[in-house]
Amino acid sequence: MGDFAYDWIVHYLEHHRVWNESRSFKVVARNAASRPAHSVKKVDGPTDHPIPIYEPATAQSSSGYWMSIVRARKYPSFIAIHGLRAFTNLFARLHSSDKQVLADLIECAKQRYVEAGASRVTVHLTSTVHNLLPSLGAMTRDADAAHSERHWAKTVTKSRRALSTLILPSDIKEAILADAREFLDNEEWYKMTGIPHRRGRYGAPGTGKSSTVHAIAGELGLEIYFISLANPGIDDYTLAQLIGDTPARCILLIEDIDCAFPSRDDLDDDDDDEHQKKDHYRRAVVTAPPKSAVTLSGLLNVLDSVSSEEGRITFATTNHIANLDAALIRPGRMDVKIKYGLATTEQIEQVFKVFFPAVAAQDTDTAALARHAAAFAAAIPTETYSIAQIQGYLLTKKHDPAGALQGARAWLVAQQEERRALLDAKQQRRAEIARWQRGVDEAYMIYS
Ligand SMILES: Nc1ncnc2c1ncn2[C@@H]1O[C@H](COP(=O)(O)OP(=O)(O)OP(=O)(O)O)[C@@H](O)[C@H]1O
Repeated sequence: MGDFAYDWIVHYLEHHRVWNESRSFKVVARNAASRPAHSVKKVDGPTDHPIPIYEPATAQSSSGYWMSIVRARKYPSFIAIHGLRAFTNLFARLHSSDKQVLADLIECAKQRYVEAGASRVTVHLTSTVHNLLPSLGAMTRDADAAHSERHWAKTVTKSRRALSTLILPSDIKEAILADAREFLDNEEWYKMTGIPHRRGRYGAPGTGKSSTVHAIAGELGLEIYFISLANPGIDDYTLAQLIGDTPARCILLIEDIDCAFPSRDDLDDDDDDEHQKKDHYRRAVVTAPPKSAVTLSGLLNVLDSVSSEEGRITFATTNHIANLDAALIRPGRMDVKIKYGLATTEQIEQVFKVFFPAVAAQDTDTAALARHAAAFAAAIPTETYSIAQIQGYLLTKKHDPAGALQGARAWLVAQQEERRALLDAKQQRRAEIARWQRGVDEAYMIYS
């Protein structure tokens, strides 16, 4: 884990169906890792998928040499308890004394891995397993094991998303891509000047911030290393370590950076009065701890440490730019900040058209579809709903553009009711905080 050649070699071996050709193998249940070893026999329910562990398996290297592959547990099986994954090492023994054979194999495995992912985008996620391993390190006297929970653990691949499918003002879309390309084309210059490429995206949820990063990754053929500061397993130390473990030429996506700061959710939408806002913020700072174990100084250190030297692009996203400390978003630290707004009338019309392409192809009267799209866009108030919300509604009317238009009014009413209920809940929470604050003030007066 955290070793990129591992993924390349595993992909190479899978491609060669190494595991299928082995004659001797053991079978364990996938969730055996989360149970004491003796309970493996009592496998219950269809969710227990067996994972074969084959040994020894053999494969041919790219230059025709034989190699044997052995998979071995890193720790004894009794340690595989309560959510700990069964850490395994993969040993590939190449039957040649020529080191070049090994270098060729790794190069070939890398190329195949990259080619296989050409139509996909790979996203690397972090593992949050962390409590038991420090003691495990002590048990095994393995200093490394004490920190071995902090790694890039899983990868998921997603189909590439074309930038054209993003519904954003076209100048913004083009500017975003040109900006990323410019960085990669001028790597040398960035290296010489030491200027890093860090970009911030902010705006309401569901407006396309993450989707843009995915589209750019596909367009530039880069893998994404994704960290959410809302993840409770991430603190300053793990953040620094994870970022230190990212490879050259990748996209580092740090989501929810506002989580490193006290929450100001309560005053986002409906506090017009600046004084009132400040007062609520003061109270929110007192009452609401940050949602993340990452501190501002930890985050700044980490951002400053991501240099431009190796073609890394850093994107940070937040739903609450007002919560961020000015130090974090000052020029030089976050050079370009792009706002993602709620859907405009033009965007709503575009979503509608994108949503019913099959109908458009069959429809003899495509003009009718265009009219539906325009009428739908006119019926939805501009800059009030996110594209994700509108897509959510259109999903309920798949293949039925006329129905989508007819149902728009009822959907709006339902949305407004939902909004009102949320507002009520917010106000109730504020009243509770205010009551609590009054209690604290009174107690302070009595005892001081
Ligand atoms: N501008 C857009 N163009 C196309 N699709 C969009 C757009 N905005 C949102 N979507 C769709 O809405 C869903 C959520 O989008 P996405 O995750 O990019 O939003 P986000 O702004 O990153 O949200 P969050 O702040 O909650 O992470 C996705 O399915 C995406 O396809």
